[in-house]
Amino acid sequence: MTDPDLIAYARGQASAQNPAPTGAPAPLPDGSGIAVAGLVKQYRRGQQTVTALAGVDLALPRGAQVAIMGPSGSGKTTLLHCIAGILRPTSGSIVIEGAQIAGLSEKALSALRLARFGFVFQDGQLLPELSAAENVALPLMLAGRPRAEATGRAQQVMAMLGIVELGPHRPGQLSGGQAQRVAIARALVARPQVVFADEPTGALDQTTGHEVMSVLTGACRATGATLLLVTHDPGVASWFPQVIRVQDGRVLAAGAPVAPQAPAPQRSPQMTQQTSSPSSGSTHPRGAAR
Ligand SMILES: Nc1ncnc2c1ncn2[C@@H]1O[C@H](COP(=O)(O)OP(=O)(O)OP(=O)(O)O)[C@@H](O)[C@H]1O
Repeated sequence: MTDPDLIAYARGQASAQNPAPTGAPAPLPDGSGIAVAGLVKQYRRGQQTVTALAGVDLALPRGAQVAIMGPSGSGKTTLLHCIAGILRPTSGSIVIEGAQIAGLSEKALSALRLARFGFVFQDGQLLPELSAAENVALPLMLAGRPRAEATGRAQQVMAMLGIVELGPHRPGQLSGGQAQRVAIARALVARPQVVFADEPTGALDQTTGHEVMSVLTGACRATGATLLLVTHDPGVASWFPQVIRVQDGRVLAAGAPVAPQAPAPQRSPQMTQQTSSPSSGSTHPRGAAR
């Protein structure tokens, strides 16, 4: 596959595709962090209008690590995709690190996603024709960076995550957990301000999912990237100091730490006390390996 083919293929892959007070900490006064106001997203389904987001307000400081939870169909993925610029909101404002996302052209959104956001999905979505190292380098190559710089940076991130030896392998030769580590490296390669993850451990067994969460949260903490993650799994949410609960397109509660007395496994993780070695990942907030 030639570079232009690769880029066209990757772009095709990428495009295939009231507000209650939240109590969340406000973004910093300099405009850093994420600020969402009055976010509404409606879909057309035949003659019907489906309101997936009915007015969401959120304020998250830079470097926050937040899990988005809620029942099936409540609007979690729609919220994540709107903030990530994958979906266009019907109305409302989304400001990320000072940039208003909502009104940008497709071209500008695409450039923003490549340069400032990282993505980790349930199945990794690695390109099967490319090696693991080429997959990691891809966002930088799509952004027009020289090949040597892209591959050098890919090596650097893979070394940070302890997966250099996976570099020559194709995705089909990797285990699910290895593939997700490669996907995490790809998400981090462009030094993103925000990493978006949608059920990144959904296809993994519990032990592997634990390892992947350790790597993901540790690496984002080490690089200072804000991490927004959608999950149904309370065990995954227990890695996060903040949980946003979505129901019927509204945020019920956001930004506040999960109450320490809440039943396991959603107890308050003391993230500030964790180690954050990105290669070994971070230790689980509740200590014991699970
Ligand atoms: N492309 C679409 N066209 C029409 N309706 C949609 C579309 N995508 C989502 N919806 C609807 O919007 C609502 C929210 O969907 P969304 O996928 O955001 O929920 P979710 O909480 O992520 O669900 P799940 O946990 O099952 O993935 C649902 O009613 C869903 O049916």
